[in-house]
Amino acid sequence: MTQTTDRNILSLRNVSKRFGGLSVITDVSFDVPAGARMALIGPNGAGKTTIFNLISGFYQPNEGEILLESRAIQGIPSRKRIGLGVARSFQNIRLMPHLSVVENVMLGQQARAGGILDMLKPLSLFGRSAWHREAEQLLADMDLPTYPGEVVATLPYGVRKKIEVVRALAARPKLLLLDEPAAGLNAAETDNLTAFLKRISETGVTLLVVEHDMGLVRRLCDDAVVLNFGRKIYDGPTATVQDNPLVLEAYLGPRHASKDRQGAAHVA
Ligand SMILES: Nc1ncnc2c1ncn2[C@@H]1O[C@H](COP(=O)(O)OP(=O)(O)OP(=O)(O)O)[C@@H](O)[C@H]1O
Repeated sequence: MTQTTDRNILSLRNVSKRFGGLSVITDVSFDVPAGARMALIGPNGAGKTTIFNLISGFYQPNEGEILLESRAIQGIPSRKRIGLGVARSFQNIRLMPHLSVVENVMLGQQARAGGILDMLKPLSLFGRSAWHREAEQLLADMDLPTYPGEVVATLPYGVRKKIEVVRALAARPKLLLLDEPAAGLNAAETDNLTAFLKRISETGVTLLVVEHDMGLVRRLCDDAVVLNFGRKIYDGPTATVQDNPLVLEAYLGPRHASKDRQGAAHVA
């Protein structure tokens, strides 16, 4: 069994989750070292989003522990976990389409502010709150123009995906959970997003990424945890994940896994 150390920002210990009689996650343990870029992958329905929901507090585990920097957090409500340093972007963009880019990023600051009114209080002579200026700065740091006055709904999909990540960053997370960040992006947009996520990682934020695009996973993540039917079947370097027989079997089925090495490309 893997050991929890201070160097792990997140550890799952023997976590299980059931919905009624259905076991969706069974006895899953893994560690995410601080500063890592780790992938959480597996076929459809393997339990990846459920693990994200358990880490971010939308679901409570039936068994096991979730440790953030060695502290058990499984009883802590979701909104408080943001304050502890866990932020998340979603599979489907959840920006407010009729608000501006800056306003959307400011929504991500809420967990740190006293409330929405506190954030709207103008603190400078120019009538902009410190929160507003910070959101603009964060966008500038991430090379995203602020498009003054332009609402999010009018922007290209690839830009909106990035804005959603920046909104999660506005909570100043230590750990950022990214659920299929490349879904719906073309190859050029995916490359651009990969570079963008590397830059975020270089600022010290730990990334845990659910992603079906194995090109992105290989370029971004050093290590991967693989789930199948709610159980962990692999925990190791991304470079060797597609050589693992259990992973091949999970993606290709038992007959193909043994004889069809070509099939490894489908894991990709
Ligand atoms: N609230 C729920 N109630 C009942 N079953 C659920 C619930 N949430 C998830 N499940 C089931 O748990 C299993 C795992 O779902 P989950 O969404 O975590 O998989 P996933 O690996 O993220 O899949 P995908 O790659 O398709 O997004 C699925 O069989 C799903 O139907």
